[in-house]
Amino acid sequence: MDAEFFSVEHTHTQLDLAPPVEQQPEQPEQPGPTLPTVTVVAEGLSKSFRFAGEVIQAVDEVSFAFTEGQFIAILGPSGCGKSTLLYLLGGLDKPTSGELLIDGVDVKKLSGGQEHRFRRQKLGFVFQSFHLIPGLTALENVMLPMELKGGMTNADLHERAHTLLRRVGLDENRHTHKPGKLSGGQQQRVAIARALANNPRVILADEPTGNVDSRNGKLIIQLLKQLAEQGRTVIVVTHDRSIAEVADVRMEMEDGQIKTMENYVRPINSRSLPQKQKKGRKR
Ligand SMILES: Nc1ncnc2c1ncn2[C@@H]1O[C@H](COP(=O)(O)OP(=O)(O)OP(=O)(O)O)[C@@H](O)[C@H]1O
Repeated sequence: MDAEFFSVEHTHTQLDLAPPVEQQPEQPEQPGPTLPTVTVVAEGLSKSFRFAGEVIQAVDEVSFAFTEGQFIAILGPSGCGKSTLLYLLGGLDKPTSGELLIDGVDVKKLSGGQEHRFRRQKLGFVFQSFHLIPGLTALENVMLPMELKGGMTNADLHERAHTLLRRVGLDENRHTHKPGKLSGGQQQRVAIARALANNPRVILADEPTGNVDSRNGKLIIQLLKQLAEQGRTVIVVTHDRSIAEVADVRMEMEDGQIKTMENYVRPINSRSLPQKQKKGRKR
């Protein structure tokens, strides 16, 4: 693992820097501790589907704010709206109403092309069924988001993709294998490396341990936890209790709404977004 993964800022202690007491100048007021940056804010976020003449309220006015360094597990029974919520956060689906800020930016205000670029840069997605491109090698799958973003030489793309694959623990001799020649656990590690390609602030994962054995599941949970500890916001939809156990915040959903938010405190530096007045709701 390299410095970017485990970077620790060096700070001088009082002992390092303090001059002898008699010469000590008047101390300027010390700034307070820096608050973690708020990365994801949802306000009254909702999504409904029309299906067979009925309106299904899949996500119903959910609000929260998460910061860098947080690992959030979204839990709840099948059909309660977990995946729909994750897709709204990731821009894979559009909300019916409500507001969403990613890294301080109101994504609704971006044009189509800007939004694509923004999300490619800020978000990394990990899916239960990996969604790797079968015709590309592990290395090429990881290179792809960087190629789409542009601005890197071919040699740099190769080097970074190799580095990311090493970080997620994929053996060097597997880097040139196509997904069909890799186990589920190996494919999920490639998918995590790909999600990290553009160094996103937020990782969104939908049942990331759903298609891997328990040993690989543990490795993947460790990896995601580490990514949060290194400053990313990691939001995971899961039925896996072992993910819930290591999460900082456990959000339990029911019928599209947040039922409980265990261990959640709204960050004091989170900007509240104005919510549009609603004209009455159907459920
Ligand atoms: N494209 C769609 N069209 C119609 N209804 C949908 C669509 N997508 C989701 N739904 C409905 O929205 C509700 C929430 O679905 P969602 O997939 O978000 O639940 P979930 O909690 O992720 O479930 P699971 O744990 O089984 O994956 C369900 O009633 C589902 O049938």
